[in-house]
Amino acid sequence: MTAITIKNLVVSRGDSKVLQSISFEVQPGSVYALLGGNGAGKSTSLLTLLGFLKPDSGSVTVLGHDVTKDIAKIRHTIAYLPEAATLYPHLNAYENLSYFLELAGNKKTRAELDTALDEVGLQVDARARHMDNYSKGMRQKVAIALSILRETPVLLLDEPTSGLDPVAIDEFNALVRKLSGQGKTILMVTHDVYGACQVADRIGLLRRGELVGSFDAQAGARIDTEIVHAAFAERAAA
Ligand SMILES: Nc1ncnc2c1ncn2[C@@H]1O[C@H](COP(=O)(O)OP(=O)(O)OP(=O)(O)O)[C@@H](O)[C@H]1O
Repeated sequence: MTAITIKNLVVSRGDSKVLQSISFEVQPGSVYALLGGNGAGKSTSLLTLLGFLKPDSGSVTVLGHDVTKDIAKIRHTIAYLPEAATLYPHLNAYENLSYFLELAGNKKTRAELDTALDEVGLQVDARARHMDNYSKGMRQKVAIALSILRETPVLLLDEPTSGLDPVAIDEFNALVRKLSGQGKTILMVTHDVYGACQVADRIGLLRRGELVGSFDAQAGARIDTEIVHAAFAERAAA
């Protein structure tokens, strides 16, 4: 079964059609990067997958669940990392994880929390410190640890590497590849062409709400740089 299937999806916001009949599939355990300039419709796609925006027409299914019908199942299936990970700065990593897990009716032991924090590579001496002095990369690691503990098979990432330094970007990309290797399906939206090429299996190029190209990234296939540049240039001229 396909992990995510988007078929002829049309979504309006206000008076304008923001997604204009887009279709793509994400295979289980793969990383798909939806690439596009500002206003292309990337966040709108994620919000629709999460059931926050209703399609005008078309369909969106995640592991066979229709987002317009099975919203409770969808919320248990997907973990979503917004661009700024929303965790409490006055709590430490353990307290944040416990708080959000308990909200979801899911209690874990300290040892289980440590196993997830080991998995994402958060340094041990930071774990009991309030998160207000964490870097963005560290906050993201805690947010991903939360998704590991929730055992959601699908992870949605909104601009995950913006604001990260090159070392943190490399660490993040390695973590995404590791999670994919463990079977998680990852859909990320980004405007970073080169980052997407490094981490994704497949890249979809979104321009003004239309999917104008798809490429295999890891198979060594050449990205059509002309199409990529045309998409971003058109946005700048719009
Ligand atoms: N709440 C809203 N009401 C009406 N239009 C909106 C709303 N939010 C976004 N839009 C419009 O929808 C279009 C797509 O926005 P979206 O945020 O999905 O793009 P994006 O690709 O994520 O852009 P960015 O990279 O800037 O985050 C834009 O034209 C935007 O102005």
